[in-house]
Parts: sequence; C-alpha cells; structure tokens
Amino acid sequence: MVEERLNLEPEVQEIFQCIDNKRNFLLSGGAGSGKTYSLVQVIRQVISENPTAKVACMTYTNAAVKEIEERVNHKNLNVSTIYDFLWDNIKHFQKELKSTIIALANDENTKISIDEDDSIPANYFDELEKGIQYKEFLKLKEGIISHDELLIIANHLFENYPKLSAIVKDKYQFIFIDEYQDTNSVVVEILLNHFKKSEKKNLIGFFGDAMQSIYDDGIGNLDQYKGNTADTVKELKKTQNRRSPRKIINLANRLRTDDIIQEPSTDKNAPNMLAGQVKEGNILFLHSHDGDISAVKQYLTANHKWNFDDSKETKELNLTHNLIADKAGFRTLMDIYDSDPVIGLKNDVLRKIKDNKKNNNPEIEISDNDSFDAVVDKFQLKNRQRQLKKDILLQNPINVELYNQLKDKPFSEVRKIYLSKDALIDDKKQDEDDENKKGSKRDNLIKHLFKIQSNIMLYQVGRYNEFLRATDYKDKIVNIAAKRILKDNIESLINVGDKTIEDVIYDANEKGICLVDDKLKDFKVKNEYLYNRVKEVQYSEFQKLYDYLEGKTPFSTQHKTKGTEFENVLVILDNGGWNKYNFENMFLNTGTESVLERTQKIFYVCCTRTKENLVVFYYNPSPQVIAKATEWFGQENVIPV
Ligand SMILES: Nc1ncnc2c1ncn2[C@@H]1O[C@H](COP(=O)(O)OP(=O)(O)OP(=O)(O)O)[C@@H](O)[C@H]1O
Repeated sequence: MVEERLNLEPEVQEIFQCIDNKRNFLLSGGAGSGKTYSLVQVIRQVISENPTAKVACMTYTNAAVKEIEERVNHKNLNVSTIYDFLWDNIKHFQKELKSTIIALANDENTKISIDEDDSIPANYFDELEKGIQYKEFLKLKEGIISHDELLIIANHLFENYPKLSAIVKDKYQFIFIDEYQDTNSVVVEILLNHFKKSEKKNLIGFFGDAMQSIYDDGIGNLDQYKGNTADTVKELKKTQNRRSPRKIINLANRLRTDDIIQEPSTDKNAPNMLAGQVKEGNILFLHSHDGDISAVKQYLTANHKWNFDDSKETKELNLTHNLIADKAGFRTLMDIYDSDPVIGLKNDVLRKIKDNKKNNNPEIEISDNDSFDAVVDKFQLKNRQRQLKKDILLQNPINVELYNQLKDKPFSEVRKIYLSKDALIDDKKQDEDDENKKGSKRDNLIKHLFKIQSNIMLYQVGRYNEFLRATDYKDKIVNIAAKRILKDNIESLINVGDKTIEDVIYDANEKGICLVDDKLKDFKVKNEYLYNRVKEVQYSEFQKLYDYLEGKTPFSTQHKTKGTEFENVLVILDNGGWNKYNFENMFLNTGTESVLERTQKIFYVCCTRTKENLVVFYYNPSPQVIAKATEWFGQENVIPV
C-alpha cells in the first residue's frame, strides 16, 4: 500500500482500495460524520499519487466549495457546480448541440420547445453569432438555454454521442460528487450509464447522505446503482460523528429512517470532544400558544446565555425566506418580487388561456391592439366567492396605482412581465470574472445594489485595498487630493438615512463610487414596472436584505443551512398549512408518505447542524406531539414558554 495512505481515515483507506480496483464508490454517512472532510482527504491523496491526473469535484453548498477550495488549491483540481461542469464539457460541440436542441424541440414528448408555428428546420440556429449559450434565463429562439434545458440536452448528447463520454473521461480521470443525494437523476444517468458507452476508464466517487436529500429534483439515493459486482457502485459507510455532542447524536439516530446509527468518534481531537470525552450538549423542546418567537429568544438569552447578535455561531432556522422577510426587515422587497397583485392577476389570465387550450374550451379572442385592461375585462375572472378578481384587486388604493401603470399597455407586452423571488434572494454568488459560469439568478438591478453595498461595506470595515479594487473610482486616484475626495464621497454615500434605492443609485453614480452601467440602463428599459416599484423602497431595507444574504443575520432557511454547523441552533417548526411539509405528522409518524419523508429529512438536517445547543420551537403542539417530544427530548427538556 502507498505509505501515506496509512495516515488516512479507515474509510478513506477503503476508498483507495476501490480506486485500486477501478470501482466507482459511494461514501455514505450521517450528518457530521466528516464526509466533506474525507472528500478533501481523497482529493489530496489522489493528486499526490497521480500528479498528472485531472480531478473534477462537483458540489452545491457555498460552505463546501469554500472548504474544498481553501484546503486543496491545485491546478489539476476543478471545483464547480454540476451545471457548470456539464456545460464546460458540451459547449464546444456546437454542431451536436444545435441538432440535439432542434430534434428535442420537434419531439412533442420532451419539455424543450421553441415557440414557432411550424416544425423547426435543421438550419434554424445556423446564423447565431455566439452559438448556443447557457445563461440564467431561457430564450431558446436565440439559442440560450438555462438550468432545466441544460440537463435534458446534456443527457441526450451523452446518450447519443459516445465520443463525448470518451473525451470527458480522458480529461478527468477522477470525478467526485459531493452531496450526491440532491443531484438530479439525469446527472447520475450520464455518469453511470452513458459513460459506459465509451471503453475509456475513469473513476467516479459519490459522497453524501440519503437522509439529507431535501430537494425534490434530487436522486435521493443510489440504491439502483449500488452492488457488489465490478460494474456497480460500492458503498462504504461512515458511522462516527465528529460534530455533535452526545444528546444531539442520540436524537438524530431516532430521526433517521435508515439503518445508519451514529456513534461519537473515537478521535480525541474531534470538534465534539472535550478532554477526551464526547460533549453532552443540550437539547430543548420549547412550545407556546401564541407563537411569539421573540419571547423564545428572550428566554434563551436570559436563561441560556444565547447571543443572537453572534450570527456566526447562533442561527434561527425558518422554513421559508418569506417567514424571515419580516424578521430580517426586507418585507417590501419580498412582496414586490413574490406577490405583486397585478402581475398575479396577469398570471391568472395566462393560466386561464392555457387551460382553455388544454380543455378545448372556446378560445377568447385577443387582438394585437388589446390593452391589458381590455383582456382582463374579456376574461372576467372570479375568485371562489364568485367575486370579480379585478374588483377585489382595485378595492385597495395602492393596487389601483399599480394597475393604472399597466392597464393601458398592450397585453402582448404585459404578459411578458415575469417576477420571481429568485431574482431577489438567490444567494449564489456571481463570479463577475468568469463569463462562462452561470452564476446567481439575481437580476441586474439587485446585482447593481449589491455592488454599491459591497463598496460601502468594504470601506466601513476598513478593507480599503478591496474597496479600491471594487469601486468604479479606482482609475482616478492619482494624488492625495483625489484620495480625499473619494473619502468624502464614500462617507456621504454611507449615510443613507431614509434615502430611496433610486436616490442611492444616483448618488453612487454621481460620486463615481459605482457607475450606472449598460446592464442597469437596459434593465430599467426592459423592466420598467419592476424598476419603478423597487426604486421607491428605502435603501436601508436593501441593506437588511444584503446582510441576510451575506449570512450576517441570525436567520437562515432550513434548506440553505445544509452543510453548515453552528454552536446554537434554534429550529422553528411552523405548521402553517404547507402542502409539502407537516411537522405534526412527523412527530406522530403519520400522513402522506412523501410529505412525511420530506419533513423527516428537513428536520434531520436542521437538528444535526448543532455543535453545542439545539432548541426546537413548536407553536401550539397537540398533546400527542408533546408526548412524542417528551420521548425524544426527555421530560425535563420539554418546556412551555
Ligand atoms: N478526520 C477528521 N479530523 C478532524 N476533524 C474532522 C475530521 N472529519 C471531520 N472533522 C470535522 O467534523 C465536523 C463535521 O465534518 P463534515 O462537515 O465534513 O461532516 P459531513 O459529514 O460533511 O456533515 P453534513 O452531512 O452535515 O454536511 C467538521 O467540523 C469537520 O471539520
């Protein structure tokens, strides 16, 4: 055996046995078992043993990307998201890409469709200047594909052109996938089935935990690929836990629904050990009849010395961004992007048009000259109480103002207005330097505001060199006088008081700190309605959103917390009529199988983030829920607030 391997964890040594035998493998382990840690060890050792081999590593969470990039920085390692990996490997095959898209668009059984009356001719994309592109939005007519199409197209390409698999296998002798459970099944199909169409050899390793598959489009588990023969995936299991104290590990073991039972690690230096002993930790189940979470936080601050200002070590986990918007102070912006009433009515009309088509109902004629208002009147949409939706909408004076902005515009224009909260709260960072990488779904207005705020923040915290690199002012600092002007300018920008977003955009532009660029100008023209709404909001509200997305508040959604760990974790269980989650049913182990499973998994993910203290808050639990909580948390730990 290679000598250095003897210093590695036993499971990592087993992985190298698989590698020696050219077997694809899966490292499974509960939360905190150190899978990410093992992944890093594997990458390092692979690079050390194969100095000329290229290694691809795909992962999801920012935390994991950061951890991997920080710990293994090597020219032969390529860390990326799965989407970027696929795109990087197919983008040069433009001829195949074009014919694949056209074939898929002409096939009625696929989701790829180009909005044309006739079937798509083979030369449809021949004139594209930039060829097929991959961006955060979809415009198939112009050859732009997005997320969902990328998967379908890549799957088709790898299935039909074995040379593609050969090229990727030649390029990367090792491909590792972190958090495999949330990988789309198409990706696994490409890697494990289509790759076989080429004789070339490479090795694929998966890392993850089936109990932490929390996205519906993920594969969930690799059960159909696991096995003991050479062409299957060999599963190796980690059972030790290095993150959490004993009480958390015991609770987590109860929550798991598979056969993995964790035990504290035997490693005396593990983070969950103190003087050679595993820490005990604390678990509490708090409940109240009024659902007042500030009372819960006061209780924890007063009785357990929690500090909610310490956003690095103390987190309150809520199910959705919407539940956080009020607490973190960005409600107006959230409402603009997520629940605009006029765009809601427009979407209802579009849905009705689609339904009519599907059900072969008589179509309502819409002419090119029809205004939005005329179309709304033609449809006469009603709510469940048989009241006209338009009338209900116009009862509110604010809505009247919004409606008036759009009512006389052509329907053909209004129908294209698309608002999504992803454009506001997507927390994937945009790497401005890398044009090929599809980054954040944030729109160009929000990206511009982020740029302004980053400038302000860098200056405020004294990171002057980074500030000078980031600000648009950088070219003009030729002497001390110029420096002084810059200082005055940024300082006057920092005092945003009750200025609106538009005031600050103009200020930052005038003072040369962050110039209004073409992207923003273009955004204003193309998204006039949205821009007009956002520009009126106070800039200080955007600052609160910025802090939230940068992890500087105590709040996180339950999904985004995957892969992270904190000293103190407060999990808010809200039974607010979700159709996909039901916490009562989870405690009672009843209800629809898929909802139960989804809820069990998200709860498992939340509880296992804890390095020290876990508190679960449940609003108005039934006696049965209390009984179960007593069994899980212990009588003394179930406390009314
Ligand atoms: N061999 C090791 N030696 C020292 N510390 C380790 C080791 N393995 C893991 N750790 C530490 O234990 C903690 C949990 O590890 P890690 O985050 O890799 O777990 P994970 O299995 O990826 O968890 P999750 O499934 O929750 O993402 C981390 O703080 C990590 O740094």
